[in-house]
Amino acid sequence: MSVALGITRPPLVRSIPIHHPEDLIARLPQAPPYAWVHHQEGLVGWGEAARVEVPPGPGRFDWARRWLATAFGEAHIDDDVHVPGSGPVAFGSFTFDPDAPGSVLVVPRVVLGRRNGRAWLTTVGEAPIELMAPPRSPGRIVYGDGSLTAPGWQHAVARAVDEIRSGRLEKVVLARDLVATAEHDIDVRILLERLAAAYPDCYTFSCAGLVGATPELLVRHTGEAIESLVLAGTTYRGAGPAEDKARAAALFASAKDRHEHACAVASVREALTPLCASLTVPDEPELLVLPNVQHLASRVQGRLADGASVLDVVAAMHPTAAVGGTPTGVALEVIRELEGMDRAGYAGPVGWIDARGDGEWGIALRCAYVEGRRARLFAGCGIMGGSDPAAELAEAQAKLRVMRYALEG
Ligand SMILES: C=C(O[C@H]1C=CC=C(C(=O)O)[C@@H]1O)C(=O)O
Repeated sequence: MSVALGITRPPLVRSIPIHHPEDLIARLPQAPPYAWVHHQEGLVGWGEAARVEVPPGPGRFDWARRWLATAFGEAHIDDDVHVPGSGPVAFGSFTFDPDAPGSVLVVPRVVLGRRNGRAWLTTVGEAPIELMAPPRSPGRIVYGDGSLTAPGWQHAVARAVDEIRSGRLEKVVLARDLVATAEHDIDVRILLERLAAAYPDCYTFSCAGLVGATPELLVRHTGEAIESLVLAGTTYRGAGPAEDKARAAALFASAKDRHEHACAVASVREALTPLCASLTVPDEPELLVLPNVQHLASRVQGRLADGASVLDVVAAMHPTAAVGGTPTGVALEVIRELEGMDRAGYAGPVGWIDARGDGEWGIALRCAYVEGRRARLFAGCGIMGGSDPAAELAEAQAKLRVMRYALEG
């Protein structure tokens, strides 16, 4: 299940301070990349010291925690840096649906990190020699429907609206996929470069073929402090500042969007309350302005009551109503009935964890699975009783623009 290639046992993990790498992503060699980058800081990694497929099922986060305890516990750690993300780290991506296969944890052989202006290099065993060939553009991109056509997806949205109006549930998030085929093999590094440059406020990530730039921080865990940025409720960017402002005002005034946002915040509050000694949830959302859309956003902060790791917090939170719905169990049934696709890692937790239990995990949004010349793009929308299928389709298209830009430049 777990492989460790060319590493002597027990592995020696060494973290040393280094001069600033100007740009973390530009330092990635030609190897499947691991990345978590926000405003030029974060972690990038390559090579695989250990990798495991997490078995599906309700106990998957516990299983992952035990695997990590063994993987980190057997290492000799020589860490001269002592910050969250130094020492051994694992990158991970969990599927949205607990019963779907495809969740994975990877301990890269090399990690470059940068936090608050300090930079470091972590190696597991001897660092492999890697090719530094620059990435090349994937060339022309052709798009095709994924599991549902655009009219088919609008029909699914209309059925979800009926279910909500019938009282079966309050909110459900429905997603669709789009398939892109490129002229040449897609080098993930070029997508990461474009995403990090165009969406610096988002978390640019890459883990086991899942690549994207998500604005939604599921949880950042630093010692006892945790933080989450809850997003739900969306409008477009205007043609200029005046239109931007008008659209934002309409978003704040929209009962449908406020209700959609409140469901997401309530789900996070409910998940975090049992874990926290203190928790601050704002009464009113703020506005998050991105290059393609604007969101209602709530920054939730807390202090953990006892030594829960970031993965314990992820386990308690997933799936929030920003990607599932309210109530969660019924929303998951409706998603399975109406979407007609496997979300795989889309809308699942993606991020990293270190040996202290610190880490940062996002909800994998504005992302795609990339393999060879093919990419499968995803986007979803919160559906409420007042949703208009055509407007939801337009919102999903706006969200898809992130990965279309990453592919097309
Ligand atoms: C499900 C997605 O976005 C979520 C996050 C922010 C706003 C959302 C919305 O307004 O529908 C969604 O809840 C997606 O981007 O695929």
